[in-house]
Amino acid sequence: MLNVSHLSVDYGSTRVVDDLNLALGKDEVLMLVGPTGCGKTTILQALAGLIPVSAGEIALGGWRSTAKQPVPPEKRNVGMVFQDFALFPHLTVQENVCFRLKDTALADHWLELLGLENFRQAKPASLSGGQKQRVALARTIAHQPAFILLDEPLSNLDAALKDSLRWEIREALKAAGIPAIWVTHDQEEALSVGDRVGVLNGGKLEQLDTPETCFAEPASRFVARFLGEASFLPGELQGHQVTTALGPAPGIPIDGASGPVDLLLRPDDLSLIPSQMGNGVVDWVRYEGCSRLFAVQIADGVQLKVRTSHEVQAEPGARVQMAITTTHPLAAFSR
Ligand SMILES: Nc1ncnc2c1ncn2[C@@H]1O[C@H](COP(=O)(O)OP(=O)(O)OP(=O)(O)O)[C@@H](O)[C@H]1O
Repeated sequence: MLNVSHLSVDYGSTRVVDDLNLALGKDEVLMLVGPTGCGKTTILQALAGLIPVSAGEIALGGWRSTAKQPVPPEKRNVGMVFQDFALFPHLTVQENVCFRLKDTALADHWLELLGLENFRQAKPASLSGGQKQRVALARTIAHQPAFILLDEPLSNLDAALKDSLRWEIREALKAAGIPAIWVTHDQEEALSVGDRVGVLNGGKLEQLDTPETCFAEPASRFVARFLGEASFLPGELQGHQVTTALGPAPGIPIDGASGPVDLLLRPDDLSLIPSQMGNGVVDWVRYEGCSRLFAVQIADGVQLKVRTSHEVQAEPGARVQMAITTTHPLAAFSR
């Protein structure tokens, strides 16, 4: 199991990764997300041994790497998958996957499993982006690394391909039984593909938990906002019940919150019905195809975002009736 404890990385006098702690499960897919510049790539480079660390340790099976006694990349048995595929352009698909491979039967296995059977003799230039990334993945997995680091493997691909390839990658990692840390910009990808999600902010891990917990019980308002549309409704928390302008709702106190709180509402926690006697006024509306996203002002200038079926219609300025419809407890943050 890969164990990272108290890992810090500095560039000059700037701390870019600050006291990172994590343990990667046996065949776990851990997604790392965070805003640009928060240190995601730096963490992968440090784990791979490509940059020096300032403090802490990284350990796996037989090796333990520290700032004073670093273990070189070639001794870490790490596989890497990059956004630009990093294939040898002069080699065929088969030669790319078999490069420095002792057991080519494994290459055959992964070429077949990732649907590359018919492209064995093709050069990378003749492949689509998705095929190139499959080749890169087949090559990495066929070398049987102890763990795999993926740095935004889908960011050079179009939206439709991203959606299917993310599942193929996850399934291949699971079939190989190799744990992975996967950096992405895409919150939806992190939530849907990860066994756990780590949310970084300014070099610090703000939360590391299951996708469900990170989304429904975020450790901070930053995590709440980063993982999706988030509205905050003032209320009063007593026990596990919050009294709000939209009536009572079940609440979960975050970080010991009690008394005056802001309740986290996701767009699907609310309903909206056009009504001249309604308790809110539409600020704006965005058509999304299957759905519409409304921003609605309720009492005291609070704005809430609610997603409805595309069939619901209300123009900016129209009155609407808003209600909390969720039955699961909502995260309550101290005000
Ligand atoms: N070689 C370097 N020298 C100095 N500073 C660097 C270097 N590489 C990265 N940084 C800085 O370290 C911080 C973290 O960078 P990093 O590339 O890890 O962020 P990231 O989360 O991967 O960003 P992005 O999502 O934009 O790829 C940034 O402020 C960046 O400017």
